[in-house]
Amino acid sequence: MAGPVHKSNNFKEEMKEEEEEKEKREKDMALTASMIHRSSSRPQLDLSGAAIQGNFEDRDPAILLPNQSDDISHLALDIGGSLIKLVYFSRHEDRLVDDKRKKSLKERLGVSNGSRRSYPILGGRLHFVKFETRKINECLDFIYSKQLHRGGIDPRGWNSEAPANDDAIIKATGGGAFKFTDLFKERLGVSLDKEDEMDCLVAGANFLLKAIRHEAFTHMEGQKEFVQIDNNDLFPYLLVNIGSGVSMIKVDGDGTFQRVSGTNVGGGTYWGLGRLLTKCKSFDELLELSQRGDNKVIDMLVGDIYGGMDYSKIGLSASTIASSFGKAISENKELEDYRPEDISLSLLRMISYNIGQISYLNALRFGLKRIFFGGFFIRGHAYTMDTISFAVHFWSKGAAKAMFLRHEGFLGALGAFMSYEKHGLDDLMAHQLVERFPMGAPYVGGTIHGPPLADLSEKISWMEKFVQKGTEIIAPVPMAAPRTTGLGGFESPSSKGDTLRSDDASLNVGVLHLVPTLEVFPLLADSRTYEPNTIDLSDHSELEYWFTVLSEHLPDLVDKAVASEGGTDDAKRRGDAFARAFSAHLARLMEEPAAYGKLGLANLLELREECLREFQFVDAYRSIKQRENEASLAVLSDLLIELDSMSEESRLLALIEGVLAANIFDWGSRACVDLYHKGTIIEIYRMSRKKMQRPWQVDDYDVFKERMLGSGDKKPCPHQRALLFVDNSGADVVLGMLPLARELLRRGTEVVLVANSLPALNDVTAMELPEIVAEAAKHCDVLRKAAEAGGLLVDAMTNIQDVSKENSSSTPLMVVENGCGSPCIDFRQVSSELAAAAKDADLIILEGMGRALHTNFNARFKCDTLKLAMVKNQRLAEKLIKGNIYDCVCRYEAAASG
Ligand SMILES: Nc1ncnc2c1ncn2[C@@H]1O[C@H](COP(=O)(O)OP(=O)(O)O)[C@@H](O)[C@H]1O
Ligand SMILES: CC(C)(COP(=O)(O)O)[C@@H](O)C(=O)NCCC(=O)O
Ligand SMILES: [Mn+2]
Repeated sequence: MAGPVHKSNNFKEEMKEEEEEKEKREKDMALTASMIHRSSSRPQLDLSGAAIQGNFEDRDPAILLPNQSDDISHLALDIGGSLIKLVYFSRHEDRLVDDKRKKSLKERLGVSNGSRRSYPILGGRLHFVKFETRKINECLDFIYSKQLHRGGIDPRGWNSEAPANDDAIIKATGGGAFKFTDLFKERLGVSLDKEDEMDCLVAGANFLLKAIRHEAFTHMEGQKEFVQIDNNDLFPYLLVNIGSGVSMIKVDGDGTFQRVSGTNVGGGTYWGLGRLLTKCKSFDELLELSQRGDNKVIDMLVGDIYGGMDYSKIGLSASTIASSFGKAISENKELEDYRPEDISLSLLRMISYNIGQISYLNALRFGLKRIFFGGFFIRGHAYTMDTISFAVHFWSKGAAKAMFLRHEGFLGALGAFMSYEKHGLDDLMAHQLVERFPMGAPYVGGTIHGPPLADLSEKISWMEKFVQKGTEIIAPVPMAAPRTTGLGGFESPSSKGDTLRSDDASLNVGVLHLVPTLEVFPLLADSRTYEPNTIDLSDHSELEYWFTVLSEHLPDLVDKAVASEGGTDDAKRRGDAFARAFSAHLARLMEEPAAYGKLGLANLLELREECLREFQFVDAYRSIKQRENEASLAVLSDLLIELDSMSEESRLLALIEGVLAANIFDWGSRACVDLYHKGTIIEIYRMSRKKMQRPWQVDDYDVFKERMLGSGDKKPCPHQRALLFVDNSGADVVLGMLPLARELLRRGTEVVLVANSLPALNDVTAMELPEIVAEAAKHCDVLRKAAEAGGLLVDAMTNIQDVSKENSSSTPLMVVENGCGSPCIDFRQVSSELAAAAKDADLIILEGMGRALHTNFNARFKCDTLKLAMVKNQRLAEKLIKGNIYDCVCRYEAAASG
């Protein structure tokens, strides 16, 4: 384990003296880290019980959700002709650490908990699961094993901590709510409270379209494109739900709709007729057959009738289907003479096209331009969506647009769920929802059969059996560009793959984390047009490049993660499972980049951190961070003395150089990690400082300097409050950002250090910062007074209120968490304490590649903004700033006017 180690004697002595102290601290940190894990602003999946059962050799293994992870659950059902859909909410008790930093912050900043309503909304998770209706017993077993039926409506409302309710009532919609009333009473002792199916479909669709970013997408000729719907411009639209049968509903508003049409030729027709004609055992098998089919064998084409010619006068090409299944009349063939593959494709095309056409006619009837398609017939299947889109596009001559929904089949169940009163979900906003994709079929909205997984260990066993180690993607997988057929033609399917992805993986629906405390960062210049990601991953070569970078980083990351958990056999097993899981995600996304919604680099980097946490790696870089913090703190006073000997002008430059130079300590960059093998942290820091000559590749320093120091006799007034978004531990924060913070404090600017809520790589967290600041304060009066005034030196305080009064004259230094557990930041979803701190801020400093380049490089804010980063990746340097690795960015943008 080579890494930057400080070699001075002083440091060694201190190490010895503090050995015991350190051990204690390490234990404390481990403890608090695990507490953060439970109480984070973006809650994690609790893996306390995950298990498999059934035949391990099955392609779709029998798995159930863990049964003991939920404290309080609420369930709603949609029992349809073909499938039972479950939406359930699990709430996890807030196990908040008694965090003094938070308490003092609340007083200082007046942080609210996002309580815009009269009743508080609960944080928790929404899960999406389905079963086949003919296997209703499996569904009942599932509900029982998770005790979901015990959390129904309580007369005292949702927030009541009432004990399990024996007379629970569960909201249910769909015909099965009537048909199976007695069965639910008998088996679970619960009553089903019936909700109207159309009401539910509309409520579900409206909720999804308003609250979930990138819920809707178009799918044309194999290309999926997410559509951002403006909440104020949603209605009217046509909702087409393709379940067993098809409903067409004109939606004019919340609860305002009319079922205008429908067709009995729907999903049940495809599955039923398909089963009879092909002898398929499952819907997926039937769909998979279609992918290898050729419909020309069965369908009668225009060319068949016109002797191979187009009927161009009315715009029909020879390859257009004139009559579905029409060839079967003229030939002397029996059913056995046709390939099941061809039958399945003809049937799928016939039904999809027909639904598309009827939908268009209804849209035309009411002058509707947008048609949203839902229902499980669609099943995320590219060819089905392309066919429907083609029909709508063709008949409307491009005037109407077919759109699909990621939660396609769950509209009714979600609507039934929304019909519970006082759950507070109806006005949830996109920024309060975070979708996560934990590994394992039961977690991704899959079909479930079999009893529950018992614990993490069983989940790992399942992973070992079923999730191939992703070694094959260590080398980049070449991705074929999707084939197009040309619009007029559509002769052959453009989106047929060889195999259909397993049901669970293809659903593309994650667990929705409801985090009521998240807010949109109030200083975004325009939150509606804000796009966090800088690099567009829809460019295939970019996608391939970043996938390779992440794959290649994996072995080193696993080493660090395993070591951070003591290198035990258990840690190794978890490390291996993490590698499998993350590789599987990468492989899946490589195959279908939009599988989990719109994909940006920030999502990939966050997914990696989430995946580590899923396998209970709380903080993989813990010891590296500690070592680098200590090494840097040991030389801080020398640096401060050096800085204090300079003129104001040279000092400001030295400080900015210092931030850029120290940003070299990034364990997420391949090049930097190689570098660390070559020297100690201080040697690398010095080397980096020496090379820090202006002009930088992006260099707005002069404008920034003028704002800070003025020109000539003009002395500008200092900023009132600066938000410093810190990045890495060690030299980066201690020798880079803290000295800059100190300078601002000296000038009378309040400083808020904004750090991660959860660990990500070697980034410093909000939990860790107070201790680092306290250590730094030992070397510096300015920092000490400011930290005291900001309530940071909590250990020294007995009564926070007294201290804040006492220090009201000093300029405070504070620490707030950003609400993230990733090296990047999405300003649409930040912690409420950051949002509160932003209110009086007039300067933002974003530091590091993740926060200032991969995300937010192009973001504009309402206040002055300084973006500082060293580019530690050659390709990014070339692409973004036309420079080279280790070049620097100092981008300054004055407050966006208006
Ligand atoms: N695993 C599956 N088993 C059965 N049908 C499926 C499956 N996946 C998708 N389908 C399709 O979805 C249709 C049911 O869609 P859904 O929206 O659940 O409607 P319903 O409420 O009528 O059951 C089926 O008729 C079939 O076409
Ligand atoms: C993960 C990171 C964004 C962290 O950078 P930071 O924000 O610490 O400057 C960065 O290390 C990165 O983009 N790494 C991958 C590229 C590489 O290894 O070259
Ligand atoms: Mn970082």
